[in-house]
Order: sequence, then C-alpha cells, then structure tokens
Amino acid sequence: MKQRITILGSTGSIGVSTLDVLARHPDRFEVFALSAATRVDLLLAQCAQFRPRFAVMSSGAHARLLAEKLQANGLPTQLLLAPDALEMIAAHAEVDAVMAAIVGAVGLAPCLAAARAGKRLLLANKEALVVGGGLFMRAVREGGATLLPIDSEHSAIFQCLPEDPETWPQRVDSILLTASGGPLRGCDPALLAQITPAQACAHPNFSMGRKISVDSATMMNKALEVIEARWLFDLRPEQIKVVIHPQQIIHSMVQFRDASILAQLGTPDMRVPIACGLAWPERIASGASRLDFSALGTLAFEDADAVRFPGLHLSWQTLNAAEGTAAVLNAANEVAVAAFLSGRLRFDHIHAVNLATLDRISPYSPDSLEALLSLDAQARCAAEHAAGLLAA
Ligand SMILES: NC(=O)C1=CN([C@@H]2O[C@H](COP(=O)(O)OP(=O)(O)OC[C@H]3O[C@@H](n4cnc5c(N)ncnc54)[C@H](OP(=O)(O)O)[C@@H]3O)[C@@H](O)[C@H]2O)C=CC1
Ligand SMILES: CC(=O)[C@@H](O)[C@H](O)COP(=O)(O)O
Ligand SMILES: [Mn+2]
Repeated sequence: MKQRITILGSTGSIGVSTLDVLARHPDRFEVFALSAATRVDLLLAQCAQFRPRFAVMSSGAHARLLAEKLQANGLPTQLLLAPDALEMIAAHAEVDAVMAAIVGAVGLAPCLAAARAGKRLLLANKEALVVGGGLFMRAVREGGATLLPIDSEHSAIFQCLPEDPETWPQRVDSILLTASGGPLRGCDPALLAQITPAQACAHPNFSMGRKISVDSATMMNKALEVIEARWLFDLRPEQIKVVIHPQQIIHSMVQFRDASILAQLGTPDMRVPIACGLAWPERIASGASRLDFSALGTLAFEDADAVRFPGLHLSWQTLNAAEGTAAVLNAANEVAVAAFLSGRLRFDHIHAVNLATLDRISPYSPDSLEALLSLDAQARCAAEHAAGLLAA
C-alpha cells in the first residue's frame, strides 16, 4: 500500500523539498492534498505533476485564480479554502502522513487536527509546537499520532537517541543543538541597524523561507528550537545547550550520562531529515549528496555571544516562566520579523519588540486552542504597538 500524504505549505522551501523526495519514490508515496497561501502558479504546477485529490488556498482571491487555471488545464483536483479545509486535509480518514510545512502559528490548528486524528505527523512547522506546547503533546499522545521531527537539529537528536523514550531519563544527560550563527555572525554590531532583508536572508548553508532566514540571523530560530526540543524530547531547560558550528555538518548531538556523545552528520540538505521522517524506521534515497570528509577539512565550534545574540537566551527564560509565555514570544517575533521584512522595523529592533511584548502581556497557561489563539492575538496587538513606537 502506498502512503497517502498531505503537505501543508507545499509551495515553500520545505514543501518543495518534500515533493522532490516523494517524486523519487512513486512506488511508496501518493500525494493526497497540497496547500499554499499565495503562490498560485507553483501550486498549479504541483497539481499537474502530483495529481492530488485536494488543493487548499488561504485566500478567496488566490483560490479563484487557481480554480480558473485548474479548469483551463483540465485538472481534476478539487479546490478548497483555508482555514477549515486545512484541518480537513490534515485529518482526512484516507491520509496516512501529514507534512506540516506552513510557516508560523497559523499551522497550529491543522497540526492539532492531524495529531487528534492519529496521523504520522512530520513536523517542520516549529512555531506550531512552540505555541502549542503541552496541549500539542497531549493531542499527539491522546490521538495516538506518531510525531517525527523534520527540523534538521531535532531530526539529528531523534536519530541519536535510544529507540525507547522510556529509557531517555536514565541515559541522557543533555542535548547540544548546533547553530550556524546565521549570515551576520561576524558582522560589526555597529552595523546591525542598517541590515537589509536581503542581507539577513542570505543564510550561509540553507536556502529557506524568509521568516526562518531572519530568525537564523537573530538566532531566534535557535531560541524557538530550544523550546521545540523541550517538548519533543521531554527535557528540562538546563538539559538543552547550544553551540555555534558554522559549517552545519554536525546537525546536533546527544550527550549521555557517561559523557559519551553521539552526533548526526551529513551535508546540509533538508531532503535528508525529510526522507528520514517519511520512511522511518526505514531509510530511503533523499537525493542529497554524500559528505566528502577529505574536502571538508576542519569543523569549527564557538560559543554564542549573549550580547550579539540577545534573543537566544529568551528561550530558557521562557521555559522557566508560565507556559503561555512561549506563545507570546513567538507572536511578538512573527510580528517583528514581518515588520522588518516589509521595511517598517530595523533589524536590531526585532529583539526590542520581543522584549516589550513579553513585558506587556501577563503570562498564564492556556488550556485550549481557543485560549492559545486569544493569547497569540493579544501578543500580536502588543507587538504591533511596540513596532509602531520604534518605527516612529
Ligand atoms: N526551510 C527550511 O529549510 C526549514 C524550515 N523549517 C520550518 O518549516 C516551516 C516552513 O518553512 P519554509 O518552508 O522555509 O517557509 P516558506 O516561507 O518557504 O513556506 C511557507 C509555506 O507556508 C505557506 N503559508 C504561508 N503563510 C501561510 C498562511 N497564513 N496560511 C497558510 N499557509 C501559509 C506558504 O504558501 P505560499 O508560498 O503559497 O505563500 C508556503 O507554502 C517553518 O516553520 C520553518 O521554521 C524548519 C527547518 C528548516
Ligand atoms: C535547516 C534547519 O533546520 C534550519 O533551522 C537551519 O539549520 C537554520 O539553522 P541556524 O538557525 O542555526 O542558522
Ligand atoms: Mn533547524
């Protein structure tokens, strides 16, 4: 039987890489549904190649355009509208696995739908888990879903950990998340005020969407990944460490009680963790090139400078505060990054917006999706206000 796959966010960097891996294994996988927000022509081309039953668009205008083009091309794909349709294609009885590759907290509701429906959930959309936290993990447990990390660092940790999670507390001392340090690692701090979106998005090793690229430049990506790791592997905040490794050949490491360390290595190519998640526990070809150790030479490591990357440490502070704090931090950061990308906020003011929002919103622990979304909305308002004051 082929595995039937829904891809939430098929037109993004992770979505396109996922389809690349699927196309290499037509005997194993079948595309059931795809979704996008704005890239109509790319979604149309994907529908023509993979013939999904459903395509979901996030706005009426884009959906109308796609509907015309599907019809003009004689394609049978049924077009639906988000947000309800995203949950439907994530939880549909005929779906085996869901690739969560939407960017941002907007991916939380369909991820929860997939978890509650007991799907194999391939999670790239880290913001969904950062915001959902305990609620997300409960939905996975209670729904009987299988949660497989796609974020490269978390896939690495997952591959290094013993198979039986029951044994982790006795065996695991800590995990080491590797970080590239982003495109501005060596940048003179005096120049940070003038950084442009193009400079911030020029990641040294990966070609990714603009939001995660800016997060990598501020190291807020690593802050989100610390929170993501806490939930995926049920760790205490002090068990999660970060080390800068600019080449990103080691994708992360697990340190055991006896001081032994296991690391996962490979060329920086997201098709590796994607193929790993799609086939686990089997292994399938990903299309990535093999590591050439003699060409590689040396591997470098350094500590993250707390002054240069102040956002990184917000992750541990957040994990030691009320659970909803992570939703507030994530919402503030989404607003600040969007403001920076649209030219309304300076790069070095992203952290200021995050801090101002955390100061403004009283943390509590939401116990439902509705409560989380309400906290997310309050935080977005506060962050817009803070960004407006800084821009003035
Ligand atoms: N790229 C990477 O290498 C990695 C990414 N991740 C995580 O994976 C997720 C996706 O990242 P990436 O692929 O880079 O992002 P992209 O920006 O490249 O793609 C995002 C996808 O989500 C869709 N989308 C955007 N906004 C909405 C919305 N409001 N409602 C519904 N769909 C929406 C986009 O549609 P459209 O394109 O049509 O506008 C696109 O399909 C992020 O959470 C990121 O942190 C994690 C590790 C590595
Ligand atoms: C590929 C991936 O998982 C990204 O999260 C990427 O590794 C960015 O890493 P940095 O944030 O360390 O630059
Ligand atoms: Mn990552």
